[in-house]
Parts: sequence; structure tokens; C-alpha cells
Amino acid sequence: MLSFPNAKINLGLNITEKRSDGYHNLETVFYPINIKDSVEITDAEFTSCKIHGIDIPGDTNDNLCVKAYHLIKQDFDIPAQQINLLKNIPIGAGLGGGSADCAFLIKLLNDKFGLGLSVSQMEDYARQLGADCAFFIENKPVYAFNKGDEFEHCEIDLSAWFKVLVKPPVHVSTADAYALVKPQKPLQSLKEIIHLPPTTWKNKVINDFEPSVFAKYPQIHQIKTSLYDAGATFALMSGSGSSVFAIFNEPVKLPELESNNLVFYNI
Ligand SMILES: C[C@](O)(CO)[C@H](O)COP(=O)(O)OP(=O)(O)OC[C@H]1O[C@@H](n2ccc(N)nc2=O)[C@H](O)[C@@H]1O
Ligand SMILES: Nc1ncnc2c1ncn2[C@@H]1O[C@H](COP(=O)(O)OP(=O)(O)OP(=O)(O)O)[C@@H](O)[C@H]1O
Repeated sequence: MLSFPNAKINLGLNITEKRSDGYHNLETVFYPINIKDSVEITDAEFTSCKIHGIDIPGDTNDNLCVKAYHLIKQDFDIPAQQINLLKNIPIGAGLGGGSADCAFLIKLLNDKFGLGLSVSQMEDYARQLGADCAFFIENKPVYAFNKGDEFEHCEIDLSAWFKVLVKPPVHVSTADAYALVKPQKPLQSLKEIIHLPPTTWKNKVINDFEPSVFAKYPQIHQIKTSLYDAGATFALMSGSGSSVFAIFNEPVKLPELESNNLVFYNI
């Protein structure tokens, strides 16, 4: 059985406070985009994971897909699975690729073995694997709060815009990025601002990771500047970086950004 986990971008990200468990409370809007991995499960003698495409650093047994399998296996008598992962979503890019893979694996196991898990039960499993993971169960635009794992429906549709994503050859560690931010309550909640027209978002819809990540990696800041210079209506770094997305009111081609970065058009 096969599925195609997709990446996300964060339309705004306010880091509001540090929690006693070491995590941070935040508010963001998660928006699914059209950059996808592929994950397949087949019955096997023992459970293992084969990775194709982009190399994932570290031990394959630590892959979030393997962790998702063992989490479900604790509660259900499911047979061993061979997991084939084709990795296309850039890593360390703020795109939630690993989170998407494990959430989609939970959905695959639920479907393949008729486990009868509800959306909220699958979200509870996903939450145990990472703060971003639960979003990918429903995989619809949401306003997210707490650790980024509690959701409210968000009526937002960017399908009329031409969306571009630029990924520089820089890997930002999520934990390191959080360590550099000083949490603060925003003057106005993202929940309200996000419903204003995108033409008003510039400098209003912000990402609290940008100042410290831009200071450490000026080339990421330069990408954002170049996207605005190219006529973007709105541009922002996604999550803890390193990728930057932009929305344009018509199709564009950005050859000067292509020379040093991966550029994804029409995401
Ligand atoms: C940056 C975002 O992508 C924004 O959507 C997410 O907050 C990151 O979510 P994620 O990658 O699923 O994060 P996890 O794998 O759960 O945590 C990685 C590390 O990020 C930090 N972390 C993550 C989420 C959060 N709300 N507060 C944090 O402080 C913690 O140091 C944690 O050890
Ligand atoms: N299936 C997987 N795909 C990608 N990375 C994985 C996976 N499983 C485990 N990882 C580990 O998770 C780390 C971060 O991966 P990922 O691409 O999800 O994060 P990210 O780009 O920082 O996105 P975000 O911070 O938005 O979750 C990688 O360095 C890798 O070691």
C-alpha cells in the first residue's frame, strides 16, 4: 500500500512562551503544499526501512516511519512491514517532511489493517512522535496553537496565487533555532491577521525565527529580499528554516535564485 506525504509551510509563526517541559507554545497557520515523498508498506519477515532519494542523516532505525510503526504495534497485533521511503522533501528546511512521513504511515497502517482509528486517535499517536506530526493526519489548513499540535479550522485558500519555495543549501536544526528565540506575546494574534487579504500581510504576518536565523545565515535573508524584488506579494521563511516561500499574483521564473538553491514552482 502506497501514499504520498506532502510538506507544509507556516503562514506566520509566533513563539509566545517557553513551557515547563522545555518546549514552546506558539501560534501558526499550517498550509499543505505540493512537494511530496512516497511511502509504501509491504508485508515482510521483519520490520525495516529502505530509503531512496535524498539521504537522511542518522540510523535508519531512528527514522520517524519506523518509530510510527512501533508505536502502533504496541497497541495492535500487526505483522512486520517493509517500509520503502522515497525522500523528495528537503530536510532541515522547515517543511515538516519527517513529520508528514510518520503521520501518513499511521494512516497507512490504519487503512491496511482496518484498525478503526478515528482522526483524533491518530492525532494522539502522531503527537507522540513530534509537535508537527498531528497536523498531517487531516492535512488541511489549520490555525495551530500550544506546541503546534492543537488545531482550529482555518478558512484559507491560496490556490489562486502562484506559490514558489526556495531551499538554500543550508540545514537548520529545529532545536537550535528554538534555543535562539526569546518568546513574546504578539500585539495582534495571527488568528485575526491571517484573515486579512494577503496583499496586507507583508511585515504583519511574521515568523519569530527569522531574526536569529537570518543573523546566522544571511543568505536566507537575501532569498527573501530577492523574492520581494522579483515582485512577490508576500514572502516568509517557513518554520525554523531554511526554506523561504513566496506568493505571486502571476507565474514567475527565478533563474538567478536557481543557480545556488533548489527552487520549487507552483507548490
Ligand atoms: C518549527 C516547526 O516546524 C513549526 O511548525 C515546529 O514547531 C517543529 O516541530 P517538530 O519538528 O515536529 O518538532 P519536534 O520534533 O517535536 O521537536 C524538535 C525540537 O524543537 C523544539 N520545539 C519543538 C516544538 C515546539 N513547540 N517547541 C519546541 O521547543 C524542542 O527543542 C524539540 O526538542
Ligand atoms: N522520514 C524522515 N524524513 C526526514 N527526516 C527524518 C525522517 N525521520 C527522521 N528524520 C530526522 O528528522 C530531522 C528533521 O527532519 P525534517 O525534514 O522533518 O525537519 P525540518 O525540515 O526541520 O522540518 P520541521 O522543523 O518543520 O519539522 C532530520 O535531520 C532527520 O534526522
